[in-house]
Amino acid sequence: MYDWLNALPKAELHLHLEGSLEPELLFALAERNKIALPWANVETLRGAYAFNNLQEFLDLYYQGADVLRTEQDFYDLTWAYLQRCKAQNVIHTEPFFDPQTHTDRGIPFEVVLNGINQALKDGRDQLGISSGLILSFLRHLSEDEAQKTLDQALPFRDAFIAVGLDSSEMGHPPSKFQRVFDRARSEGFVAVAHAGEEGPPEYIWQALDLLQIKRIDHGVRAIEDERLMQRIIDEQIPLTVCPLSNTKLCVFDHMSQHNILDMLEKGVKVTVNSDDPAYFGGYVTENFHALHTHLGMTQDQARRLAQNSLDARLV
Ligand SMILES: Nc1ncnc2[nH]cnc12
Ligand SMILES: [Zn+2]
Repeated sequence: MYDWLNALPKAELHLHLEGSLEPELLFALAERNKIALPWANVETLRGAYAFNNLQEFLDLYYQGADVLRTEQDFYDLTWAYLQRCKAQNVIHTEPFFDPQTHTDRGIPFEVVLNGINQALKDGRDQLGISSGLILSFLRHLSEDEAQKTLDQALPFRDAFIAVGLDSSEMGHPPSKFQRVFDRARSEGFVAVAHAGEEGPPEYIWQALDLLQIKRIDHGVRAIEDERLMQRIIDEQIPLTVCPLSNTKLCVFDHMSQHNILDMLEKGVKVTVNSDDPAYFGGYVTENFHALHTHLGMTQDQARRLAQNSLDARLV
């Protein structure tokens, strides 16, 4: 089944480039940039990938991203991810990047963007993988800081297909970012947002009504609200679900409890994605495979999930 799932043509719509930083590359970049790491080796670092919630993961994820310094680093990160796409027949990807994670450390916005963009271009030319980059605001920071990030992005507007919202969800509702999303949309950006990963259905309502998002990232807690479920089904709003992420971050205690196939059968446009594959134990195929192993996902269901990912592309 793994090989069959791997060969299925699919799109990935929820992937943080910084979350695709494998420990081996992290150590190589630390050496190249002469950065001392608090972990003895790759195995020790991998051993630290045990999380009780989103915040515990984010603390390590931001620490790991510190090794990314130069345009070449961002190129290498993105190129390594695209090679994984090629190996798993991901024919289209819409990755996120978090500019504030880097600009707050003094890395110029253009350094980050140029490295990523060159790799995405080479991915199109050399690997035949189409892509569209999503600029994601960090929700644990202020709306003013998001506005400044949007200012920095506007001179490069053709480099992005959308804006998103990620990082610590609880206590940082979508309403906090209504004005910056209004401005981004008026500048022609499509909007997406993480909502209903750890946060309540109310955050999904806000993301839809206040931020006017076209796709919900995660959204698994929508199932707690019948009226919300009906809206998502009626309007066929895609959900970018990340099964291994949800179990690694204890949104579900075990994969056998995941609700993605229930949602699929109820008519929700759910898709399968890897979120932060270096930290959560696998790329898209491993996510599909876990659904087969623990939930009995059939080939027909896998085909529908893959088709949903192709249908839910923004570009
Ligand atoms: N799963 C996730 N949720 C929120 N922010 C993130 N940033 C990277 N991965 C994330
Ligand atoms: Zn995510």
